Order: sequence, then C-alpha cells, then structure tokens
Amino acid sequence: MERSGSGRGGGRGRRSPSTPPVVVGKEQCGCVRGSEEKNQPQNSSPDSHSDSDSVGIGVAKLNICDDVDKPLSSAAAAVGEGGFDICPRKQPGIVVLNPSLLVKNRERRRSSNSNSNSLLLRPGMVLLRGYLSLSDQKKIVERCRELGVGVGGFYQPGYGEGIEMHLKMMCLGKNWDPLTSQYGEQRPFDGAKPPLIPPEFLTLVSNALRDSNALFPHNNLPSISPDICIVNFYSQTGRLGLHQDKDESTDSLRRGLPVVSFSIGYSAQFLYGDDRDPDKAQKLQLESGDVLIFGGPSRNVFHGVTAIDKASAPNLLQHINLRPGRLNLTFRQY
Ligand SMILES: O=C(O)CCC(=O)C(=O)O
Ligand SMILES: [Fe+2]
Repeated sequence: MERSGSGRGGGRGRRSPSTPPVVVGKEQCGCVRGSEEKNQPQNSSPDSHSDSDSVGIGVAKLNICDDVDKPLSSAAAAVGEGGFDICPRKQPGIVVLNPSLLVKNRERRRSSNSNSNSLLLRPGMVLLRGYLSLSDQKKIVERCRELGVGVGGFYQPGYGEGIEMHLKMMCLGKNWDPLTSQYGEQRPFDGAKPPLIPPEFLTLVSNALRDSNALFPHNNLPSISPDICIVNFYSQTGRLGLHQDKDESTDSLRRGLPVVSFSIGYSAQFLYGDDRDPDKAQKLQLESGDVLIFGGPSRNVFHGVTAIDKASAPNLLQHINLRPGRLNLTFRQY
C-alpha cells in the first residue's frame, strides 16, 4: 500500500519520499501531538492532516504523551526494548468490571441491527456496522497486545528525516516499510520478521466478505487470502492522511482484491473519496466493531482518519482492555 503525504509512503496517506517534509512540530519529542495541535491554526482544514500525518522533529525522541505512558521510539524498538503496549497498565486494586449494562445494550442493539445498518457506501465499498462482537473485539485486542509487545511488534513508524506517523504500527505477515512504501519479509530497522497473521483473524475476514456479498449480491467482491495485516494504534490525537492503499501487487490491485478493515476502540472520523482533497471527501464515523471493505471499483479509493473521537466509547475500552485510543487492522492480499 502506498501511503504518502497522501498515502502510506507514496499512497497510504503518507508522504512520498520525494516530497519535502513540512515541519510543523518543534518539540523534541516523538509525541508531538500536543504541540502539533498548538501549532495548527484553529480552523486548519483537514488537508493539513493529509499533507502530513507526520510531524517534523529535531532529535531522537521518546513518546511521552500523557496517554502513552510507555516510551518507545523506532530506535528503542531497534534495540529490542519490546513493543508498545496497547493495553492499559494494570493498576493494583483496580477491578476490571464486566461490561456495563450500557455497553451490553449497545452491543445487543448493534448486532441485532447489524444487517440493517450495513451500507453499500459506493460500488465496491461496504460498511458492516457493528460486525465484530464485543468478545471478538476483546480477543483481537488481547492477541494484538501479545504480538505487539514481542519481536516485530508495535513501533513508532516514520518517513525518515524525523518525520513520524501519528500512530503506532505493527505489521503481520509481511512488513510494510514507510520509507520505501514497499513490502518485505523483515523490518529493515531491526531485522525482525513480522509475526504471522493469527488464523482466527483470517476466519473473521473471510466471514465478513462472505456476509458482505450475501447482503449486497450486486456488489460481489472477490475473496482474499490475506498475507498482510497492518495494525495501527491511534492515540487520542492520532490520525492518518488521505491516501490510497496501492503498494500491493499489480495483480492484486488489478483484480480489485478488497482491503478489509476492522475498527476497535474509540470512533474515528474517516474520510474517503476519489481524490486527495479532503474538502471533496465523504465523511464517515467508524465505530468499534465496524468492518469496512473496499475493493473492486473502490480498491483505489482515497481514505484517511482525521480525528479520533475521545468521547465515543465510555466503558467500552475498559471492557475490551484497550488503552485510550483506537486499534485498526487492515487485511490485504499482496
Ligand atoms: O485506520 C483506518 O481506519 C485506516 C487505516 C489505513 O488506511 C491503513 O492502514 O492503510
Ligand atoms: Fe489505507
């Protein structure tokens, strides 16, 4: 997938290597999210995000956000300190509650309405609202946590020259390198091989595609055998610029093999459209449990996350044991 200043790398919402970085942050910290907000005009358009879901920084850095209490930088990951932990630190004496009635009711409502709330957003693009059950979400968080703190786990990705993405990332199956916008078998910065995609994730992906095709038979999308899963963790100030996922093989793109995306935790303001201009993009709130699919004629759709909605899931995070923020998994076939 390409993620440039517009996609990852060249496409996935990330800066293309040839684009000079726009330095908007000044603090000597990988976690420049706070400063970034201060440095942005109040009325700055989401475009400023897409130009840079990344921020310039001067020196080697540690993430010391108040919502990210475990320092980690690419350099730290490279020396094997262990990955970023997406679960909150256990606090002695704090008992994890069973899901409150509120959360349970919301879950019941959403799953019973799941079919009727599902949407064909445009040809090739389907939203399965509330598709993942609470227990699936919980298991996904748990598994991503285990993998994320191990070898090849979460790290702070960047484009070089001190430009960091506004999220933590872990690749499963194959590694996607933000510096080159290419896939490989191991991470160039520490040689780690990405962990395998857990088989239970693959089952969920294949069920989601099957159910999407059953709901929207005129929008039949090919099934996939995902060999890549990019897991992003967005803190409360995380985001990702408008981009296309187009670093997969020419054959995969030509066949319109769908990308399947799981959202867990806080909701995201998601944009999608036919070009890189956020003003022309459609807006969508992606909520915990939603599955978004884009393939066929929408395989090259521009998309990105402009904001994380901190007020969106009271009680939920505690139940699924996720640190304040949002977990997103995108499955692709190379
Ligand atoms: O977080 C999301 O919903 C989108 C993630 C994405 O577009 C990507 O990882 O390429
Ligand atoms: Fe993407």
